[in-house]
Amino acid sequence: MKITVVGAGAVGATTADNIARRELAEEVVLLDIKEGLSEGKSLDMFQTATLLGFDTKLTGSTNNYEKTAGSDVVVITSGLPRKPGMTREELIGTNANIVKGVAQNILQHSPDAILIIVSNPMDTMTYLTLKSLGLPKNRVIGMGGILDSARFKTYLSFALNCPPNDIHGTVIGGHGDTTMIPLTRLATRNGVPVSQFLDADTLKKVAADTMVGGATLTGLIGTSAWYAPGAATALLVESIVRDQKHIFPCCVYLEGEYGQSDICLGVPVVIGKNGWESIVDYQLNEDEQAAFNKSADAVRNMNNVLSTLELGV
Ligand SMILES: NC(=O)C1=CN([C@@H]2O[C@H](COP(=O)(O)OP(=O)(O)OC[C@H]3O[C@@H](n4cnc5c(N)ncnc54)[C@H](O)[C@@H]3O)[C@@H](O)[C@H]2O)C=CC1
Ligand SMILES: O=C([O-])CC(=O)C(=O)O
Repeated sequence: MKITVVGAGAVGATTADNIARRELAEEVVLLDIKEGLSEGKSLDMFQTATLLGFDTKLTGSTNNYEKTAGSDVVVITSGLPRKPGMTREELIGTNANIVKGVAQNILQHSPDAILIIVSNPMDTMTYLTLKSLGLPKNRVIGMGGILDSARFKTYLSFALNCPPNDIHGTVIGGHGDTTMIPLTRLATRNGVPVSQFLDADTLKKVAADTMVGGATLTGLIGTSAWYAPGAATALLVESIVRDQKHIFPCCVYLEGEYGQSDICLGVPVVIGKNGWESIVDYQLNEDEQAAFNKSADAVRNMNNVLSTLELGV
């Protein structure tokens, strides 16, 4: 198994690190346009192999896509992160060109790869990748919902004063401050609905904190987060390369599912060796479906911006 991570910045390097530590592949290639960055970070990470006990080979590449040839899975994290006060959507002008160019280069050398899109605004970058490359829909997956769900579970664990791993919870919809939908109705603490422990106001606050989870961290750190984004991306990679069939909320192309078409948006999907393999119907209630439709409207508006950027989409 060979995995490439494009973008050796905070998220890309953390993703590669997690993949190597868990030996999800024989080789991880880290590629960046900044001279020496990926070579340096790969070497640094590989020097932890004997300390941490893994054998995955790490290779750096300054924009040489030949080194990525034959990758089974490719993670795209290249592009600008936001600064405090910005939305993810403001990154579209710069990141759309980067993501499209990177994805084209990748496909030339790894025509059968499954692509995971992380760069923001992620829902629109996933749509752009799918539409501009014309790949089978199951091979293009946007990562956002796994991270948002991890944050949801973290905030629920704070409110419940219980271990986060006792909690199940899912966030669907867009990966944006106003487009995420934390599904509080379906969240449980060891199988018991969280509403049996928490009042409606507390649950509302948990959902609101989750939605701005990325913005909160950006405000604290000065740039956006990487530990949880890298861990979430590696978990997605693991379910593909080990064919685990986990159900994860991921951004995928909808053709009528959840009442939406011609859009990439976060829904629960089964993830295995073929990429996303099927969409799971959570049977949303009226309010949840209304929120999903609103989220889709906002993401569609962002997708429409692509046509003004002369990207051929
Ligand atoms: N979907 C999600 O859940 C998350 C998405 N993100 C997004 O991921 C992206 C990366 O974030 P960070 O790693 O924090 O940023 P960063 O600035 O640390 O790293 C980005 C890297 O991309 C590289 N790059 C730029 N253009 C490139 C090109 N054409 N080819 C190869 N490499 C190129 C840069 O040189 C830089 O090293 C941002 O767009 C951020 O908003 C971040 C966290 C979570
Ligand atoms: O907040 C950001 O801009 C980066 C991101 O997508 C996240 O951490 O959720």
